[in-house]
Amino acid sequence: MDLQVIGVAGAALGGASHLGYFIDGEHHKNAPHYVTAALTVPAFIFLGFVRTLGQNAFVEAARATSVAVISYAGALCLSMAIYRTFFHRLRNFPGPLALKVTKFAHLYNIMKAEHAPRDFEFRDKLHSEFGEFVRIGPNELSISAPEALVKILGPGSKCTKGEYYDDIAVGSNSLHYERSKELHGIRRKVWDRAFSAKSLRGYEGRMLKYADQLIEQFRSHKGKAINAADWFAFYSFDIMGDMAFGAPYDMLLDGKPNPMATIVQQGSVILGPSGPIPWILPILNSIPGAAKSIKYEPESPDLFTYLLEAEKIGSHPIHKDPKWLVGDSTLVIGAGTDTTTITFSYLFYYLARYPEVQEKLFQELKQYYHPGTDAEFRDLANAPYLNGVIMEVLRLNPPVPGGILRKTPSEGITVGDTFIPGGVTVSACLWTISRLESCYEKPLEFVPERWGEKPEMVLNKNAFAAFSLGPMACVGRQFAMMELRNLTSRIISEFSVQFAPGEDGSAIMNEWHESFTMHVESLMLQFKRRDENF
Ligand code: HEM
Repeated sequence: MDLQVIGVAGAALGGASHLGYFIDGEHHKNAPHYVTAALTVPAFIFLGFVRTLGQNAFVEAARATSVAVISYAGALCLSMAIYRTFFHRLRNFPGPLALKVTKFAHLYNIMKAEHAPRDFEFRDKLHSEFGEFVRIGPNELSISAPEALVKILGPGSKCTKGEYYDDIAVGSNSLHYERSKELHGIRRKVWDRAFSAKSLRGYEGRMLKYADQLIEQFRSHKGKAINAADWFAFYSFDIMGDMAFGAPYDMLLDGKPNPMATIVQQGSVILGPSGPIPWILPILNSIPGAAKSIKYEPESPDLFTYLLEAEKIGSHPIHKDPKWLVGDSTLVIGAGTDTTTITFSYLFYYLARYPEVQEKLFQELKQYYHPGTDAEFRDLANAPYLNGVIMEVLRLNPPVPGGILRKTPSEGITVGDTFIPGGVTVSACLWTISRLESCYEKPLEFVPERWGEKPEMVLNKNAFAAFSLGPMACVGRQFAMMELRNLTSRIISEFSVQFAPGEDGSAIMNEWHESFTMHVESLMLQFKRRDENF
């Protein structure tokens, strides 16, 4: 058997499959098939050679198979590398060569980071080396020009969600994962109703209940060191569990994590036993009398109430699809827990680090915080320094710090003077933009006043996008702001906060990792009652 001929044929096939098939379009959904093919096809080729060469020619068949496979794979990779480097529509954008050729180089760079993997930190470095537009993948750009935020995410943007959203969806549906603008818009109306001004008022009782439980725990610890990051996580999970499923996880009462909550957050088990078999819901619904038994009537409306209402009266099929019901209920846990936990953790880190900020906030709250009154939440919405502190935390430590991945429309987009062709994955690196001197005076300093009495310190208002922008921006923004304002006021009015002995905040600043949102490990604080001496 002529191995040279086999080699040439394999290489020709490799080049042809790149140029004829892999060169363009979305292939991420087929990845498992490609892996299966890579594992099985060589076996079939081997058997084919054995058949051709005879039963005793195993060694020769193995050699021929190796030549065929290696020449195919080699030519495929070579063709990709040459095309991506010299001919791709992004060839003129700067960036490290390895990243232009393969995303594995991007992954390798993040994984080898000194601390835990942080994509935005890597990108931040790339922007300081290569400028505002950096090619960070064969078909991907990271952008640090502030105007990219509005262009990519803002109202009227023609960009759509990137392939990434299919990958994280792993077979489920939800508002967050939906890439079709039309379907997203239809479902978003239900969510908008669930977070309207009227609905938000209905959630105040829930927030107060869990704030009470957290305060009670702080009191019982009598000023001893506690891991505040854990307690803020318990608070966030209990509220979101209540919002999604009408029942808290009781983490605040138990003082420990609830394993179910972690699983639900990771999206594995949803809506109790119906999670793995969501098709059971319509079957139950169709059995006379069974629908009554799964009637859902919480004391006050929660997100599930609005989702079920849409299922009952909504005309579009997605409202009836149990996969959406399951996905959206889980989404509220995923979207509303890490984000608020992180923000509370950083907020109290800054208050402990800057006692003068804490004191100024304490003084302001005397004027704006009226617990137990009807206007409790409304008054806090108008407290300038409190809002400034929250904004500044979100500016310096946005919970989603890297890029929100979008795909450019077929006609491309122009950011500043730079044209970006269609079908390219783009993201604006919020971490870098939030620290630009062109956007903020003294960008690395924590200055809450820039959002109130010193507006001249914000040089570009469009640079703030912690909740993202446009029609796919955070639907829970107002809910999150209510939580942040109310619980912070509640704590600061009763307690003074300081670092526990041995804590200097370096863990929260250095030892966290990013997985879409950021995760903080530990923040040891002491909450001491202002009216007592312990
Ligand atoms: C400080 C707190 C929060 C921050 C900084 C934040 C930030 C964000 C960001 C940046 C996005 C856009 C993600 C993307 O496009 O991929 C987003 C989406 C979303 N957030 Fe939040 N979030 C916060 C709290 C919450 C809370 C408390 C809830 C629920 C009560 C929530 C529910 C959602 C949902 C459902 C989406 C998807 C919206 C859509 O695709 O239309 N978030 N959030």
